[in-house]
This record gives sequence, C-alpha cells and structure tokens, in this order.
Amino acid sequence: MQITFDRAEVRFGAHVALQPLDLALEEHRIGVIGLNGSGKTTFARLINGLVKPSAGRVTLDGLDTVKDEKAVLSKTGFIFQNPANQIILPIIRDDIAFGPKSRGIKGEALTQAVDGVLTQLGITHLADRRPHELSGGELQLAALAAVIVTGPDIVIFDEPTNQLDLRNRAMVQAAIDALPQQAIIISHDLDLVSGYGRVLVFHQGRLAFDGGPQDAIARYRKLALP
Ligand SMILES: Nc1ncnc2c1ncn2[C@@H]1O[C@H](COP(=O)(O)OP(=O)(O)OP(=O)(O)O)[C@@H](O)[C@H]1O
Repeated sequence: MQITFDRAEVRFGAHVALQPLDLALEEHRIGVIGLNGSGKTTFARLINGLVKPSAGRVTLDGLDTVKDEKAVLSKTGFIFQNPANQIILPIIRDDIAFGPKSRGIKGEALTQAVDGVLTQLGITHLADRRPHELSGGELQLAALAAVIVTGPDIVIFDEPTNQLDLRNRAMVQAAIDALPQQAIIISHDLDLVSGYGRVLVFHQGRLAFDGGPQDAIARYRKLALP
C-alpha cells in the first residue's frame, strides 16, 4: 500500500505537532523513532485518519484520510501504546469476535475467523482469559488479534515493546515479523527497528532523517545525546 503525505501538517492550537511533510511510503516494515514529543504518534495517527491534517493531505492508495475516512479506517489497524485500553470486552475471544460480528459475520464463519487469528498468533490458550490475566506481551498479541481479524492491509504499532521483559519482547517481535501485512512501528526500542527496511527519525515535529536503520539510529543518537 502506498502511503502519501502531501504537505501534511498538524497543529494543535498554536502548537505545531508536525511540520509540513512530503513523503511516500510503501515498504513492508517501516520504523519510526525520535525523542518523546517529537511527533511520532501524531504522524502515525495521520495515517489511519485518527488525526486529520490541519493543512495538506494524506492518502492510502489514493484514498484520502478525510474524504474517504471509513475506507481508510477499514484498511488500517492501530495498536495503541496501552493495548489494555483497546480490549473492551471482558473475555479475549469475545473481544476478537467484536469487529467481525459488527460487520455481520456470525455462526461458523465467525468462529473460524476468531480461531484463525488465535492460531496465527499462537495464542489459542489465551482465548478464554480476561485482559488482567495477560502479560504485557500477551496483551499486545490479543489486541493485534482483534485488529487483524478485520483484515486491514496495514498495521500501525505505537511502542509495541514498551515495558516488556525480554521474553515478552521477543514474542511481540516475532509476531510483528511474521505478519503478512505492511506494518509501521513506532518505537524507542532501537534493536527492534534495526531490522526494518526503512526508518524515519522525527525531531521537534520534523522528519529529520529517512533511510536505512543503521544511519537512522546513528542520527537519532546524535539528536538525543549531542
Ligand atoms: N491532542 C493534542 N492536543 C495538543 N497537543 C498535542 C496533542 N497530541 C499531541 N500533542 C503534542 O504534540 C507533540 C507531539 O506529540 P506526539 O504524541 O506525536 O509525540 P511522540 O513523538 O509520539 O511522543 P512519545 O514518544 O512521548 O509518545 C507533543 O508536544 C504533544 O504534547
């Protein structure tokens, strides 16, 4: 999927969260790094239309995030910084079923869809648990299951390995690596983005670097610790 930023800019009142940005993205894995408050989440939320550009436009394969809001939402999945907040139903299986159910899928087709993503992510053993019975990494995977069951073309992760121990981190990293969908991953975990095809560095609301992971990480280090 081709994601295009055309002089896209975001202002919150007088504060410019994202300076006008021209960019075209189509890589399978795109990392996004930068200091706290540098504009990463704002950038990511522009892609699924959760944040609308104050000026300019953002398109996904030609679909405009403002004019074609619904189509854009159905093509994008977003895993928030705290996935516990996006799991709304008390039992994981029911939460995963919620999206397809509200699109009219029921009966055997619904069971198959839910079982399919549980198996894909290796979390069938979590299906009947409650969110508070899951580890941080398991919560990420449960939220991911509820997102991919609706069939998005692209998945956006906002700090998926934040506060995870090494085992949970490895589990989430493996799940992201195995995803057939295009993915954009915002992270402070530099090891995680080091394997991605393209890494963007944001700084003070501007795109400060766009290129390969090693150069991006070096640039970020210089910006963080000059
Ligand atoms: N809804 C909002 N209203 C006002 N200001 C906002 C809003 N959302 C973000 N900002 C501001 O825009 C700037 C960029 O925020 P953003 O969340 O995009 O940064 P970030 O790089 O994702 O940070 P972090 O790594 O801390 O998550 C920050 O100064 C933030 O305070």
